[in-house]
Amino acid sequence: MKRAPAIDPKTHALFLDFDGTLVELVDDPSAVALAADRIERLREIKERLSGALAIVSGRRIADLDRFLAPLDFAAAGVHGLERRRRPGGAIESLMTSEALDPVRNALAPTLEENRRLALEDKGTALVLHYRTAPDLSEVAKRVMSDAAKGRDDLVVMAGDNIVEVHPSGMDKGRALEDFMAEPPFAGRIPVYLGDDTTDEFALRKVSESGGIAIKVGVKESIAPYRLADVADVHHWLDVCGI
Ligand SMILES: O=P(O)(O)OC[C@H]1O[C@H](O[C@H]2O[C@H](CO)[C@@H](O)[C@H](O)[C@H]2O)[C@H](O)[C@@H](O)[C@@H]1O
Repeated sequence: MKRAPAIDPKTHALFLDFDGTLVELVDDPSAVALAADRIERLREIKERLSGALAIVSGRRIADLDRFLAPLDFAAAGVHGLERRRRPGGAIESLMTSEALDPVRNALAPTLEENRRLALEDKGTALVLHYRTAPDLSEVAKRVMSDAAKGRDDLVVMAGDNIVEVHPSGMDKGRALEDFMAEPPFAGRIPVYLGDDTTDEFALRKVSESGGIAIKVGVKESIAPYRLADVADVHHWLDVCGI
């Protein structure tokens, strides 16, 4: 596995996952934070790339905006179910939240019985968190899979100490392809950094298209390049050539 190389502000586009890549993983999803100088560095990188910087996350774009304020950036939220095509653009949502009402109802009794499982309702996606209750991981996975049974329009995905359900048809790889079809990304070479299983969709697309796929952490990956952890990502952002 090779260390992430330097990149070129004139020819590359940069795609960054959020949790586990830009910010450390913590027990409470609302408690993540990025220092002001790091946000300023992202702004500088975005300017040098003529806007070709996007955050590609399982989070809602509104949440990313809160954590990264005052940065103005292109983004894919909820694995691409939300998208802001360019900095300053409108947020487009591919789905409404009502499709998940039967799943919300089906999860309710298990949440009542297991108070250590936490539900994150992202509107177009539902997440069960078990980071602080690892003994309930199988309960979380089973109840989510049962709640979505028979629903071909939904997909259940595992993440880092979470299990998530959302409408099918979108993932981070497709979100990346959509970005690469339009300015300011089109014609550039994609560079993607991500730590989780859900990032593998994008890391694969980037590798296949001749871009630079960089895995953060030690988990198995198809990416040929590595950075050790969140601190290493920020060090690389400082020395990446931009
Ligand atoms: O695609 P990402 O930007 O990596 O977002 C993936 C999920 O991130 C959040 O959950 C993860 O971070 C939490 C805070 O550190 C942590 O408690 C949890 O265990 C992690 O899985 C977020 O809450 C999810 O909605 C995102 O899908």
